[in-house]
Amino acid sequence: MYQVKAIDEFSVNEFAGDIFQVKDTDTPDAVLVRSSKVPDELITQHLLLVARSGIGTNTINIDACTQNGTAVFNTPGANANAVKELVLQVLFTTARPLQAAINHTAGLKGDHLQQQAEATRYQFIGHELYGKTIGIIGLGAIGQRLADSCYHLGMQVVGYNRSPKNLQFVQQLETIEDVLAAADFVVLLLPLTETTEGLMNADRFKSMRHNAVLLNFGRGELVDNAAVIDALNQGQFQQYITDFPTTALREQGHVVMLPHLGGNTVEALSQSANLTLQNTRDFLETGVIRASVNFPTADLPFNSPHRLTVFFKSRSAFWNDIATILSRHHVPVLEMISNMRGEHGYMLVNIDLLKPHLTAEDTNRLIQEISSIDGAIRVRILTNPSALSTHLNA
Ligand SMILES: NC(=O)C1=CN([C@@H]2O[C@H](COP(=O)(O)OP(=O)(O)OC[C@H]3O[C@@H](n4cnc5c(N)ncnc54)[C@H](O)[C@@H]3O)[C@@H](O)[C@H]2O)C=CC1
Ligand SMILES: O=C(O)C(=O)COP(=O)(O)O
Repeated sequence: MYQVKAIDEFSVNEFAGDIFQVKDTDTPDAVLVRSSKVPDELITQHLLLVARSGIGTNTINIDACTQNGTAVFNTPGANANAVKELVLQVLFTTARPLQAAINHTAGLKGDHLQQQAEATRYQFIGHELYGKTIGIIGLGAIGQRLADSCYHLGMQVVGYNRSPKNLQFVQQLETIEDVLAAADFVVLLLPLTETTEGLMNADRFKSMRHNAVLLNFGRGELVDNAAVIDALNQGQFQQYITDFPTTALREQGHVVMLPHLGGNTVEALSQSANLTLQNTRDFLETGVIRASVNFPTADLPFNSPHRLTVFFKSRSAFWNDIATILSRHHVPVLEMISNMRGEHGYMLVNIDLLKPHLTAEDTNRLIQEISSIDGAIRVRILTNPSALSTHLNA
């Protein structure tokens, strides 16, 4: 039974069945996590996978995982609608001072509330989003959904993505500066990477419109916080709204902070958690990879009694070396698939260890031999969990 460590809260017991149990161990086979940091110490030879419930993987040492042969998963799109709706909510409340108006109305005293309210409502005149320009930086799952919604609200939608996309409702501009110069609202929806860290800096703030509002739902580190405070103090733009609070930003004028709320809906949390558990279960049981951050995709029906899985650093004749070892042990190869991602590869090989009747000891020797091939990083042999295997074994 696999040992799974849940760094953040997950309710997994029902789903886990008999293949894994949640345990607070220092040497887990799998780690489940939301936004918390995955300590490097957990990346041991035991660690087969890290499953991120959510999108951002900046708190996981992906390079160390890859070198260790640890697959990293996230849940693309699972919380995109939740973030989109929150950005829309913030846009609406930015345009019209709803909370202040509600508080004011609740505080009115005496009779004739409607007359009192109407006599004072001039304090809460807002703006309309219709006709305003929104600039979306990062046109992925969230950015695209937001673009569609804003277009249908009658906004002008401009955007920027590292690699331009084929999108109907966004005018994609050449540079980030072009977006900043055009937009009343600038929304950051980028991952945190070496390239995007500090992307919004003093120079870029100079390109923004004086009345503009910057909304950051990507990651706090996309924005240089010292520069944002200076820029707001100098009136270079109007307001900074961020989902990533920091002490430096607290009590600064024109800054609104949310407690990392983007994906925090019942629906998004449950979709993300389900996908995380599905990825975990599938990989542990069958070795398949449908969407990983660092492994290539590899899916193959598990219709053999056993399966060899190998994650490796690519080199010529790698498969020949494996085939030679399997043949020496008289293990028949029934079907296989191998895919590449950058300089790494991953293969699923359906085999039958019953035909040569390998003992557990033989199987371990087989794993060791394949593991010692130049380039091999992680080798596993799985037993088919399905009824078909029982049938095949009979
Ligand atoms: N506030 C919150 O609770 C949440 C925040 N997020 C953040 O939002 C980010 C985006 O989420 P999704 O849209 O679901 O991810 P996604 O992976 O679908 O989209 C990211 C987009 O950014 C683009 N991109 C990457 N680097 C870029 C660069 N240097 N310049 C321009 N474009 C670049 C990619 O090409 C892609 O289109 C996540 O990585 C995460 O950091 C995601 C979900 C919830
Ligand atoms: O999916 C993401 O990248 C998010 O930022 C959401 O993170 P969370 O799982 O809400 O801590």
